[in-house]
Amino acid sequence: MDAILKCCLNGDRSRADHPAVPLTPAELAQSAYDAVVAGAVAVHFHPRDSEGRESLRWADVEPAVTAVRERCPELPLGVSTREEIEPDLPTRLALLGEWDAGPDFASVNWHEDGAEQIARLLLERGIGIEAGLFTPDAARKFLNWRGPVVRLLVEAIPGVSPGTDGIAAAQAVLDVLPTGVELVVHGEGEWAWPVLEWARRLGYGLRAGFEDMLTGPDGERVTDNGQLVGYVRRNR
Ligand SMILES: C[C@H](N)CC(=O)CC(=O)O
Repeated sequence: MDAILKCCLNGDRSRADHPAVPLTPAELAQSAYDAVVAGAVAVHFHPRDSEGRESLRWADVEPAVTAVRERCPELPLGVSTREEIEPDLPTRLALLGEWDAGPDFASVNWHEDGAEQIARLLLERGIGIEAGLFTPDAARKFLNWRGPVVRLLVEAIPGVSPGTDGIAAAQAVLDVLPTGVELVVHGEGEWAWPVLEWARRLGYGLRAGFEDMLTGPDGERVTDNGQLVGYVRRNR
């Protein structure tokens, strides 16, 4: 089986970062479609409220999930639950508890307080788990988890993941993990393309999109998420 290629459509980015960052349900649906045409087989995105802010409210998540599903009916789709969206854990749990017919999977960042509680709640609601592992400590903590996961995300995030470069940061997380689990390995910002190229050579699942990078591999301007996925696809 080919390693997965995902598109991370928007993350916490704004239009100030790039004018084509998709925010509304319609934009997310179009961007997901562009990514699929370019070769992505799954998407991850951060639903927004009417002001363009990241949101966990079902009233904001549902229209985004529905719009992407309608445009790309077979496409596995996931959303973020990161704690910066709603830092108060009880409130975050209450919001996630309202998710009904939710996304296929959601990312849970394992270094965040309450990660296991959030993962259990999502599983109860029929939503799969992508475990986001930014640090070796988070990976060690994850090894205590006994529940199912869709896949692990090894995420090299500058300023969060320890290491002088993205490859070293990702390798330090990989060193903690057992073999034989489905992995997507990716970086963010200046680490994104070096980590992707390295992960591609090693045969890991990959992810590209505006959440992780705003330009092509040589710093070239891009028009949309499809173009970012296309760079990865052509080099496989
Ligand atoms: C927002 C950051 N790009 C990483 C993050 O927090 C992962 C997620 O949940 O999507």
